[in-house]
Amino acid sequence: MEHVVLKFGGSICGQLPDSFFADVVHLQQQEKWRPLIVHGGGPMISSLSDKLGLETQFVNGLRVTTDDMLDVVEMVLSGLVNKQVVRRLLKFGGLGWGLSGIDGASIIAKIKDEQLGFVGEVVDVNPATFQLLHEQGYIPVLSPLGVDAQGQRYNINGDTVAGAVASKFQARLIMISDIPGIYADADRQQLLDKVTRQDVLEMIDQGIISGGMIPKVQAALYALEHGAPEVTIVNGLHEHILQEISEGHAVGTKIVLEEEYSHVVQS
Ligand SMILES: Nc1ncnc2c1ncn2[C@@H]1O[C@H](COP(=O)(O)OP(=O)(O)O)[C@@H](O)[C@H]1O
Ligand SMILES: CC(=O)N[C@@H](CCC(=O)OP(=O)(O)O)C(=O)O
Repeated sequence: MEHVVLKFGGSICGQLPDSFFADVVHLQQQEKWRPLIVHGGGPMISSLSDKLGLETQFVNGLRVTTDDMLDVVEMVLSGLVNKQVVRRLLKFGGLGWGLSGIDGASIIAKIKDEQLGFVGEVVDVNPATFQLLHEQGYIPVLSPLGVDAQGQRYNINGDTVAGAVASKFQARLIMISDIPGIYADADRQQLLDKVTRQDVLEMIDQGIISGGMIPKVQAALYALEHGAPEVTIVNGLHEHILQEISEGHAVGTKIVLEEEYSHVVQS
């Protein structure tokens, strides 16, 4: 059975159609996929921190995280959002098991950059808890927090965690967002069906890839460089998107390291 990491962000979380969760459950029950869900929740964190009067600041798509902000991040991601995802799986007979990277020390992290506060970078992924859950028929639902040996918690971008988990399991990574893929221009007119590492780096330089798309493509490249066989960015609003992907249809934007050339040998 193929390991598949599914990552969706806060911008789409509440709008994902029922068919998305039904597909996750069916693909697991048909023993086609061993799904592992990683979710975000950025907009929900911003909304609660606004209500609490905490200021939000992003640097290159990453939230500057004080100790107070960590409380909000953990409450929103590991509480509200995580349990909502577990409940939506249950509706279709799927046994979701919510955990954060703190549980079972699944995501070991360290500080990424002093200026960002308690934002983590992944040091290691401990696969034991995920394996245990899979063996017992559960679908792991992971919120992107990490922990270090001193018990310090970290706020990690959801895409970054998904990229690290996909590389640990050598799993296909599907990034589900509110756009149909990567656009080639700032006006968002031309959608790309495939981008290489070189394209991505140039597009970040030119400002065509910006904001939350930056950690997404960086995580995609990290996963590919560390053994994930395939990474795609797709639109979660599309009904039965996962069923389509599992049947081999090309949807969204595929990210590859190098252009693949086919060599024709003439005799
Ligand atoms: N070149 C690009 N193509 C597509 N989306 C882009 C691009 N550059 C920036 N974006 C923005 O990135 C967003 C996706 O990142 P983000 O909001 O963090 O997603 P999620 O919450 O799903 O992780 C899109 O909604 C879009 O506004
Ligand atoms: C460090 C950092 O920025 N962490 C993210 C974690 C949530 C997330 O990644 O949510 P999306 O997938 O919806 O963007 C944040 O605080 O917003």
